[in-house]
Amino acid sequence: MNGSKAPFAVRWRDRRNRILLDQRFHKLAMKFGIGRFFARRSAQKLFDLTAGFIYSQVLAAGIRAGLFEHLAKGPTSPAETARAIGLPDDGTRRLLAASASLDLADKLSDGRFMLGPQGAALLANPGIAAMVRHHDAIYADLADPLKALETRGGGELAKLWDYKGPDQDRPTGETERYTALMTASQDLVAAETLRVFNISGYTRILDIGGGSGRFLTHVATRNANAELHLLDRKTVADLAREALRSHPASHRFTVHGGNFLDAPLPDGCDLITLVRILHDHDDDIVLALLDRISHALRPSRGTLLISEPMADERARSRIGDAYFNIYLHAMGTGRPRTPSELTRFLERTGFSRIRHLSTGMPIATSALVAETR
Ligand SMILES: CC(C)=CCC/C(C)=C/CC/C(C)=C/C=C/C(C)=C/C=C/C=C(C)/C=C/C=C(C)/C=C/C=C(C)/C=C/CC(C)(C)O
Ligand SMILES: C[S@@+](CC[C@H](N)C(=O)[O-])C[C@H]1O[C@@H](n2cnc3c(N)ncnc32)[C@H](O)[C@@H]1O
Repeated sequence: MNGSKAPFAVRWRDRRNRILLDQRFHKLAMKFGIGRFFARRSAQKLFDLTAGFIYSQVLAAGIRAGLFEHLAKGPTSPAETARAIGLPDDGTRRLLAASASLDLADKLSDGRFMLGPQGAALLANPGIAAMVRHHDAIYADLADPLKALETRGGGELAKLWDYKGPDQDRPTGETERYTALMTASQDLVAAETLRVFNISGYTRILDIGGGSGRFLTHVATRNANAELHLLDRKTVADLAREALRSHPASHRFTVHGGNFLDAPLPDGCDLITLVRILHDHDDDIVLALLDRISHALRPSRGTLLISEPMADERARSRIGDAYFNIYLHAMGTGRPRTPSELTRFLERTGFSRIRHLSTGMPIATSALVAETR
């Protein structure tokens, strides 16, 4: 590298890497307390990347066996646990020790185990267990990671998200499965979105790709008067009608079935929401959809709210740049976008006053708001 011409940001990284690559530096660092501290930290981080797939499977095993619900009842011995979760003694002891090392369980001094802090967070957010269970599909797709990067879609995950199926309106087990998964994981997304975006003043709201309507039920509790419309594929719209029928505000919901690229959008809406929608689609579809929304909102000078996990401008978001980037590749459609990419798409389709609302939980979602001119 031509060090003198490179910008400072490149020069210092180059210098850092040369030091870190030098075995003599490693030996020197281990001679001092502070050096050992940083070396240990760096080794632990690299080890977590190396062993992460085993951690994930420990979590998956605990969820499938019902381990965390059992631990939540109070201190329990490995033998009691083995009986409760139906695994052999040895397997149970290993699962308990592994879970304790990952803070999913706590080991007491008398050898018994209790629920750990991460186990408690897991039980408090039931959507996470649903996500972990469905990881079977992507786990299979990533068994050969290079093959997964060479091909786009075509594996197990693409079968679940059958957006491109030959007959969009045919009921399939997959639409039911993915809608249940989205319903189970919606609460954290809705809580963060509606914490940073004040939805109370709108009168006619349309949630495009609204799934079973879970997001709109959260909207209903924060906005007592608005008419609430949902548009999704016909098969999903049927599931939404069923789910919303018994809701206390059922008279305020209207469900529309159809493809968001050609179905009529209800007119007169002052707010349209896209929750976990755009990242599922390639650029041509995103632009076509934003263009339709922009036209639909223009007469009432309406607002568009986009809520989904996003990529980071410097590729530092593990949920956007690692998880969803690879996930959506395996799924065969879409990609996570940065707020500035989405902003450019919004400007091209006639939106202005675009604002990025920072949520406290980017792993759940990020949000962008835009207005029609
Ligand atoms: C009590 C003492 C001693 C101290 C207290 C200290 C303190 C204040 C602690 C805080 C406790 C607390 C409130 C913890 C909260 C923890 C939370 C909220 C954890 C949340 C974790 C969320 C996770 C792990 C989310 C994972 C999400 C995933 C994997 C999402 C996957 C989504 C997919 C696959 C979506 C697919 C849709 C598609 C196709 C992309 O469109
Ligand atoms: C990832 S899910 C998100 C569901 C919901 N908004 C949520 O966050 O829980 C995407 C939704 O978009 C719907 N969808 C995908 N392509 C669509 C299309 N062309 N027309 C209408 N809906 C579509 C799917 O059926 C699904 O319900």
